[in-house]
Amino acid sequence: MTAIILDGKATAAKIKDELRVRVKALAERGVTPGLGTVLVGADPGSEAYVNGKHRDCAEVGIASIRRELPADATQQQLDDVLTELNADPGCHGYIVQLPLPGHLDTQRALEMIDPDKDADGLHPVNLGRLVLGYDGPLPCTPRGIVELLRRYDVPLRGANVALVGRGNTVGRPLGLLLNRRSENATVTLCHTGTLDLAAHTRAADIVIVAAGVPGLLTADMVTPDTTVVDVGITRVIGDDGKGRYTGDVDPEVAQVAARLAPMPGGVGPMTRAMLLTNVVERAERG
Ligand SMILES: Nc1nc2c(c(=O)[nH]1)N[C@@H](CN(C=O)c1ccc(C(=O)N[C@@H](CCC(=O)O)C(=O)O)cc1)CN2
Repeated sequence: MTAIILDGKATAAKIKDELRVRVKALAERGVTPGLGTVLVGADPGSEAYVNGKHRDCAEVGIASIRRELPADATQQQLDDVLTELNADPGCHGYIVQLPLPGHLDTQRALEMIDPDKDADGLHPVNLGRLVLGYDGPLPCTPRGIVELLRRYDVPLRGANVALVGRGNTVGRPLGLLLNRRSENATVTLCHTGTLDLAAHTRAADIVIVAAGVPGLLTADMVTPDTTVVDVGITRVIGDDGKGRYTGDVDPEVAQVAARLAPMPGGVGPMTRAMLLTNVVERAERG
């Protein structure tokens, strides 16, 4: 058996079509949503991701606001850019591209973002809102995963989910999203201290792997009923000496599992689509 592919690229394209309609409706009210990005340094991966975000904006009619600082920028220079974007009425939401160079304080930068302009949903106030069940921008990757499962009619209500990874950007917030009343899944949050990971993944209806460990989930750890979501994205050097990105799910899993959101083409495009969604929603709220 070969798993049905949960196609994040095609789903993100549909979401962008829907956003285009909402952006047109905003234009009739004289509002153009604006997304800001802050990039520090010239890491080629980060530059490519930021370029992708601005291409996405152009596709749906969102205005792009780009701020770039050199790799040796001071914390004060970064603070000044964040202060400026917080005050800019044309900027409905913005992100600081991560990772920042090592000499800069990431936590401080994320906390300087106005929580109402936090397009990534990673500000402590917004993560706190998620814990308490209040409205606020949701973190893009967790939101994208729930949206992808929903659009493929993968049942969440009553489902047992094994979530592998307890990071602040994916694992922890995703666990909170999945066990909200509206989703009503039962989540087991697995991590490096979990004793028998395979026992948890084999017992689950849905396995979501966000551990950053290439090939962590192997074919013997799933059943023909399992839905698998690969959130891993790790840069590795291949036998040819060239760098490439790899996920946390071994390719053989696709021969056993019922459904698979692969890397590439699964969660990544959905993350980008949810960033646009957060900005449009913020502009709609006025
Ligand atoms: N402020 C943020 N920084 C970073 C985030 C983030 O969400 N907010 N996530 C990553 C980088 N990232 C977006 O910024 C991102 C990474 C990968 C993809 C993606 O679509 N990947 C492709 C595969 C990779 C490829 O072929 O290039 C896929 O999964 O199909 C989107 C966004 C770190 N920093």
